[in-house]
Amino acid sequence: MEVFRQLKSFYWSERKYLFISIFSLMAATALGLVYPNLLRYLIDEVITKGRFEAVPYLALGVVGVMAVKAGFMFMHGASSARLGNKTAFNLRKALYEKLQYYSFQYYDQARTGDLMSRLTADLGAVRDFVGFGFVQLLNVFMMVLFGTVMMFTINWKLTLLTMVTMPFLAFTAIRFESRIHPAFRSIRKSMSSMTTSVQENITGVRTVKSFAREPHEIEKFSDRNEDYKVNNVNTSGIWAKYFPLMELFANLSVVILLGLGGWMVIGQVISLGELVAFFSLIWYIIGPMWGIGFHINNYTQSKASGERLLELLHQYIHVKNKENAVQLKADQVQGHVVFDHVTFAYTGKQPALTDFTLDARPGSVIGLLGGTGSGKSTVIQLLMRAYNVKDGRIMLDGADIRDVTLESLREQIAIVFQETFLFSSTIRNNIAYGVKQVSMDEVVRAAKLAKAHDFIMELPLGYDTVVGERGLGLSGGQKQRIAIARALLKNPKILILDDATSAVDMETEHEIQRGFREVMQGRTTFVIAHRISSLKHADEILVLDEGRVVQRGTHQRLMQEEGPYLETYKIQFADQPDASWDEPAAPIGEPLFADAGAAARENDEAAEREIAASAGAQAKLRGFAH
Ligand SMILES: Nc1ncnc2c1ncn2[C@@H]1O[C@H](COP(=O)(O)OP(=O)(O)OP(=O)(O)O)[C@@H](O)[C@H]1O
Repeated sequence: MEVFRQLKSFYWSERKYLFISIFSLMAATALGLVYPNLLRYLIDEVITKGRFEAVPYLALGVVGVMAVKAGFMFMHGASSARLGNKTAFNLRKALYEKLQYYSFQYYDQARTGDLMSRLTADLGAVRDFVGFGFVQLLNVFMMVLFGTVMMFTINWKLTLLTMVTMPFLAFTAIRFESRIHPAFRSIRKSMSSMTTSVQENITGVRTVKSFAREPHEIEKFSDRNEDYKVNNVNTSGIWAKYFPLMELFANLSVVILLGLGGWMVIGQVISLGELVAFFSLIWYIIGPMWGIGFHINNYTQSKASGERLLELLHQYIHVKNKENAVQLKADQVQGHVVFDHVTFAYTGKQPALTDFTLDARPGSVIGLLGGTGSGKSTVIQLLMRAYNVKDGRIMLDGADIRDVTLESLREQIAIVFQETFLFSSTIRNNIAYGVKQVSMDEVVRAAKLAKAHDFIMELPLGYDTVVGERGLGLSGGQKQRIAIARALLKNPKILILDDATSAVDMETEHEIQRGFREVMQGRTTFVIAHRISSLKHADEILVLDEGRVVQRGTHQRLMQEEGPYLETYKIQFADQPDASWDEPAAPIGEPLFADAGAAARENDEAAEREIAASAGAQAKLRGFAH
């Protein structure tokens, strides 16, 4: 019951339904006792004494009692359903809210299928027990109690003798409970592993099909399906072993009653009517005793489910607001970002970032370059406080970001991720996602800046087109442009572009960059890119390798020193058969962040020519520089 004590806050507010349900079920149960008494009266007072004229009145009495009992059963059903569903509603709400605030650290490990199974099957089991199971379990005890008391009033000796097998029955039921509980826990686990498999398969259906891995997926699912089956069969085995035993003990008491009771009637110790009433009462007790297995099963299942829900509810949230956290005021934020000797490692891993230091003045553009896994995205994750920094600190306008409320910090930041996530909603809603009140004009303006407007207008329903789950139905570049529009619309103090234009073609990238330039003036911008052309006008470019800054400076400076930046430049440059790979030969637009990088740009051409000459690729360079 400890589990349900911990879940009390979810159902206690609805206790009036609980009490109505208990009261009405008890009343109905008590009315059930009228029937054996009527039988006794019918035999001893009416039939034996030949007063047959009373039979119709007795029959009417039974109908009346049954009608009232039906009324109480209706009240029990209705209030239990309300109680169960209100509890489920409260729990679902709390769990969903909790899911919103779990830290990235939690989601790094979480399995969607498992979460879904907790939110559906486990929640359903708790709902059924709180709504019906509990009251019915209580009713079982009441029926046994009422029935026994009534039997005692008829003949205490016969009652004691009839009840002699009941302790064995109770003992078997308790043994049964202790075996069946772990079995149900295993069933729940294998169920969630099976749903995880289904969910992953549906999400990754394209990958599965493109690698023709359907047979492998079927086999993987079969294993889990098998595991689920085995767990269910084992549970049925426990059930099959204990249930007949319980039935045997229950039936033994009937045999004892008939034998001893019959003998007592012959010896005129009790009347025939009393034996018939006794017989009816013993079934009144045995009925719920048989059901006790079901109720215990129901209880243990919901207890296992309740534990799994509590595990979610008690999950530690790593990143949360401190007490007295400062609320950033949007109109006062400058966007001055400082990383002060930050070292960070993901749980159980080598540091992803080591002694990282950076001073990004308001309105400046910072470029991050580095190979896969070098720590670029980690810099961004830490800035948005997806994870807490323990070694070193990150400051925004002089305040440690751990002292600032998460909401106000993230309101100042807009990120365009490498992978675009779109919700199954209209394009308009997807663009307006990060902003509360927004007009259609603003949405269209952002879409135009992100070069998304034209292709959106070509869709049959334009901005009202509903995109499929995860944006299916749109190309990678189109999705990225919608994500860019979403970020632009937010108009943040800090803009982060995490390989944001990797999926669009060069020309579109260039146009989008012009859009950024227009919108992002005065905003601090972080650009992660693999193409040097996307970063070259940044105020400072940091080159990362295995979490360490190995080079830093402007494009112009970095081009003049030996190192990975120059190497990358050469590789990117040498790989291109056509000079137009990077930016159009004829400058169709200004470079990105022209204002911020204006000083650096002046000498670009000369530096690039020098390098290209040394690489023996002058012809290609003509298109690269502008
Ligand atoms: N959520 C995570 N949990 C554990 N380790 C992670 C996580 N995210 C990144 N890492 C690890 O941290 C290191 C740096 O990763 P990061 O994503 O910052 O690299 P990156 O430079 O952005 O790479 P890419 O260009 O491929 O996106 C890698 O070794 C990576 O495996």
